[in-house]
Amino acid sequence: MKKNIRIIISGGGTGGHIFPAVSIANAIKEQHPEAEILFVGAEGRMEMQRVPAAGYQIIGLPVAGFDRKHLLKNISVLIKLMKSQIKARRIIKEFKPDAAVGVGGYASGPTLKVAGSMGIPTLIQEQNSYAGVTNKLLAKKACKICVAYEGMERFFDKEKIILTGNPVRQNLLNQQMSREDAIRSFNLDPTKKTVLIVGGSLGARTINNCVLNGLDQIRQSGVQFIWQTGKFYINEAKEKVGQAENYPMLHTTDFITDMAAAYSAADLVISRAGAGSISEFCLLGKPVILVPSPNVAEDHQTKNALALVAKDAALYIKDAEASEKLLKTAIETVQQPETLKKLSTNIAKLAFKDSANTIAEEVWKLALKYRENHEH
Ligand SMILES: CC(=O)N[C@H]1[C@@H](OP(=O)(O)OP(=O)(O)OC[C@H]2O[C@@H](n3ccc(=O)[nH]c3=O)[C@H](O)[C@@H]2O)O[C@H](CO)[C@@H](O)[C@@H]1O
Repeated sequence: MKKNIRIIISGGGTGGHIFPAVSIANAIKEQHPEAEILFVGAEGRMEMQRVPAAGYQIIGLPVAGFDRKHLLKNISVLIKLMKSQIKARRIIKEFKPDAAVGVGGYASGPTLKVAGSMGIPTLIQEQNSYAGVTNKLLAKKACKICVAYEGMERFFDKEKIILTGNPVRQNLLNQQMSREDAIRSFNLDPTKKTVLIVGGSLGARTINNCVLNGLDQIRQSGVQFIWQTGKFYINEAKEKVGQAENYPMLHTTDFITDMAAAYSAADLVISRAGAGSISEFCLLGKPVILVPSPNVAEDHQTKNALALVAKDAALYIKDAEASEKLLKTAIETVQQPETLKKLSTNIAKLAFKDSANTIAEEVWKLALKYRENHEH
């Protein structure tokens, strides 16, 4: 009997890598329900929780990132990398994938390297306008490289590049809940203007400090807020905000599982400029104030943000100026319907539709070709 096609998807570390991976898996399953998919992540990282929650099996590698400040610590990182390669080889031998997909993040390094060396076709997906280190290393062996920005030939072989945009979780696009119901699901008032504050999948200190230092401003604004702090900042936030009754206009949480509801509720979003978040704002036409993180490789979030600002599709506040300007700008903007409409129309024009399906089709082509040439 012929065995089903099997695909490994590897990577993670942050939501920006995990959610595109889940969305590619969903698209493969939708197109080919018989496909078997296995995720390979990094032990202890966010994917070990989020991927099973999305309904997929995941195996963790003992991989860690290089410490650029304390070089001696990297000896243990190297040992972990070797162990991860051995484990990845075992996983691949047992699962026998027909193709492997890498979405960036620690685990995709050893997994795709081993897959490539065993002759299994690989596809990588680069979310940002600046290529990550892992993806640059994996690019040489990769068959296809799916990107979300133009000009990526400066990192990758032009022949391999496909401009697909970033895949977005399907449930965000098929959201049925009304704005009113969505706002009620956060225990807020549907008659009030609502601002969603997100700091990427892990939260953002600068944005959180703006909220903590602006609690009086928030109380007096007449506007309400859904605030995602990230898991590292939630205790401090809860302590300062106290009981929910103290600030009925502020819904505070460490992580929002139902982002579809959060986007439906929001008249305006305040956010870091991670590539995945930006793709969501484009697809949903969300007016947004971007505060790029200055702590990422090559300042790529500023580049992500400026690409939108150049098209009048987002407002932009520098991290260093956020404490002074952010809340004031948000409270003013959310009460200006014309500005919101203009931002929404302009950002929607930048959306890439169908990214996950396009990538899934490419993965499938690679897998079928491999299967034709190899009987398991
Ligand atoms: C600090 C850091 O290294 N950030 C990088 C990371 O961002 P990060 O992991 O923050 O990723 P993105 O902004 O790209 O995406 C965040 C994702 O998390 C989801 N979400 C967010 C908050 C929440 O409470 N619930 C939830 O589900 C969003 O809907 C989105 O799908 O990967 C991105 C994509 O490679 C990069 O562009 C970012 O620079």
